[in-house]
Amino acid sequence: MTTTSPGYDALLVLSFGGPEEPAHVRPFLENVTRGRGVPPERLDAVVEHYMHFGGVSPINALNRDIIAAIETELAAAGIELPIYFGNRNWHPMVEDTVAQMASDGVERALVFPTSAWGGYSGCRQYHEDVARARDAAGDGAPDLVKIRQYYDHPAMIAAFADAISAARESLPEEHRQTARVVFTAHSIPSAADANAGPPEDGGHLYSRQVAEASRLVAAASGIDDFDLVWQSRSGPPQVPWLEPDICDHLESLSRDGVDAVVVCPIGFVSDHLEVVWDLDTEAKDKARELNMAFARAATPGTDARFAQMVVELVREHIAGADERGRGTVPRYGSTLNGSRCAFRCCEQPARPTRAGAAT
Ligand SMILES: CC1=C(CCC(=O)O)c2cc3nc(cc4[nH]c(cc5[nH]c(cc1n2)c(C)c5CCC(=O)O)c(CCC(=O)O)c4C)C(CCC(=O)O)=C3C
Ligand SMILES: [Fe+2]
Repeated sequence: MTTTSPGYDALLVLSFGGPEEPAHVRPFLENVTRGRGVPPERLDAVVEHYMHFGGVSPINALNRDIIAAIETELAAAGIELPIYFGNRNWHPMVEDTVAQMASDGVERALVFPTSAWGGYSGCRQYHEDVARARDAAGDGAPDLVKIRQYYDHPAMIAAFADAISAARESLPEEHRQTARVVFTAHSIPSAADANAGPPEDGGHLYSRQVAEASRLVAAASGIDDFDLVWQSRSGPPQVPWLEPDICDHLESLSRDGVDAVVVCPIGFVSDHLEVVWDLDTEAKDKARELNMAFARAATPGTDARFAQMVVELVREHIAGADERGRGTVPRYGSTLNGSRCAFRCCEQPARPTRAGAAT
């Protein structure tokens, strides 16, 4: 599956995108949710979340920091590879970036996606972005080889484990030993999770990779008891998504007598809006209401090991370096020009309309 031929002349960092001023919030959200059956009430609520931060998502700035760190690590490794930045949902749009790459004479580039995961939202949709951007660029579009899923990369696992220790240290002394570790990732519709990955693997690739990453981080932190929960659910209420939700889970932990938590956002590479709002605001408020001590572990994007991981992933392609990772769940995601990982990989289930009928 992995392409090992050398001869790449650029690296494209491909991400989700986010608004950088209040006037961008609505149009950004319309891009994200086009054709996805997200109810208008949910969109109005999400607009408010962005407005709490002045209409600015931290995600683009964080990605620019990640790019600067990758540039440093590439230089240290003696690899000459200019970096381009493009997004699915907001400027710089990947279509514009790939057109720029073509006019700069880039013929073949690697693509680093800011999602570590398999599944439609975490993998296949990034393949679709690659294909759409190449189509838009027309003749002369570069060949684009996407980097694989990296959910279990030891550098990222180590960064998360250290972040849990640091978060634990930030708690009042009496809670440091006993705080319950709770991993959290973005919820997705249960039907999308059932279809995640190649069908012959039995599906559920996303939730299996998230569970495996949590297990690896817990093992690296010397923890044998932890929970995995989900956050930021969207879509119509009658559609099942992965559960439990983090705030419901804090309530049930409280009923069981837990009075301190360390929350680790295992599903996210950086502190974008779903971390700073759904965790640092909503979940933290819930914990306060329950009289529970709360600490949130840092995301790995700003850790130097994250950029070192990207260089290792690049070296898999330009130098035939071995894949590192101790996860037992398979990794896919490296294909040419947006082709799928496998036949019928991550098929999208029919989306319910707001009237409740499937389309
Ligand atoms: C698995 C997954 C990841 C992790 C993988 C990856 O990183 O790619 C992720 C990341 C992100 N999700 C983000 C933002 C949003 N996600 C939404 C909606 C949705 N996410 C979904 C899944 C995921 N999302 C799904 C199944 C939907 C329902 C609509 C649909 O079927 O597509 C909506 C619409 C409003 C709402 O309903 O919340 C917004 C605004 C941001 C940027 C935050 C910022 O601006 O800082 C980031 C990094
Ligand atoms: Fe999302």
